Amino acid sequence: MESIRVEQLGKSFRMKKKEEGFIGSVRALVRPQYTEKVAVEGVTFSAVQGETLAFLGPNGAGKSTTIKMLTGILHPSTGEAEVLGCCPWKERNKLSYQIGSVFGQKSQLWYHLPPIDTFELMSRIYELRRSDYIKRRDDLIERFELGPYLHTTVRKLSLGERMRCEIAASLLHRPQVLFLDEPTIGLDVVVKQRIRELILELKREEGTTIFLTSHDAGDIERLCDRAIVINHGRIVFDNRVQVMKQRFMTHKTVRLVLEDEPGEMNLEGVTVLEKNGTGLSLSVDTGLTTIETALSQIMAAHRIVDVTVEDPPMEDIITRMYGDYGKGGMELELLEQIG
Ligand SMILES: Nc1ncnc2c1ncn2[C@@H]1O[C@H](COP(=O)(O)OP(=O)(O)OP(=O)(O)O)[C@@H](O)[C@H]1O
Repeated sequence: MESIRVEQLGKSFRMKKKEEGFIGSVRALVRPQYTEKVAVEGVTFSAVQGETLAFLGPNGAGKSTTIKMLTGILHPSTGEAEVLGCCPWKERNKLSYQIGSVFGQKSQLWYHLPPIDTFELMSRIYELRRSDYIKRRDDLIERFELGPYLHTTVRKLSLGERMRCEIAASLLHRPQVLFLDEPTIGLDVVVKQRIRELILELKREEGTTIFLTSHDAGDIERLCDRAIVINHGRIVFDNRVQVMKQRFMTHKTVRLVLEDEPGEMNLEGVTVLEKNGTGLSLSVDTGLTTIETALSQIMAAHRIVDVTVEDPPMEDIITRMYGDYGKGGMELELLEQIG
């Protein structure tokens, strides 16, 4: 069953042209001139219930504008969309009972109240049956381990604690579709990992459709089935994450601290990015070797004091996609569509 269907969706913003100087300002007041900014252009895709879709793209690509249209916050300039059978901008109220949203950069929790009060308010907004609400709330408190700070005002919570509360709050009414806009932004590795586990648990147990935007390659790799990449408002890639990984997420950065200073390093698939005393940054091409092989080859010659393995930033992956398909290639082929 399709839970999201989008056809030729577009959004242009009309902006007043600002002219320089006093006379320019007066002229702009009397006879304003406008320019048009195309944020999203002819976007078409659909998602089936239970799918986890990564919606990716560089800054300013049109991701948030698309999410705002799909959650009914913005009216499109062209095209159509249906989320759970509702037109988001015409049936926003009805839809809000069935979807949840988390904006990493914008809190939906009341800043000066403890999370428990926000939960209470949301239960009223969503008109939840008291017993259902209590059961669901307690389950989320346990899963998200919110107990210790449930009664602390939101402004005193760390980013990771707040984000766990944000996601729990968005799930109180058991939404069928969850929009997550940068849910792990600014979080440390451990908290990111915990949040990903919780999202995966939810997806497994409740079959929620997840529509996620992130600049973190780890989020996409670990959470999503499929990736749609948008640039300059247009879709340039739509395929399984596995395909995207094989073609474009082929490098990982390995940072090492060794016991002694390393000499020349000549390992297949390994490029030295930086060498600084006993510190070493390597780029490992996972198409040519595995992290495990590279590390065991290094361990054969050195003692490793510390090691971290990082994904390249999403921007690098997207740049690589453009590199492979040719610059200005906004019309990238849609690779084997998901059946
Ligand atoms: N209200 C607005 N008025 C004018 N232009 C806007 C408005 N909102 C967005 N835009 C423009 O539309 C384009 C797409 O913006 P959008 O916020 O959707 O990008 P994004 O992909 O979410 O970027 P980011 O990753 O930086 O959040 C940008 O060029 C932005 O400046």
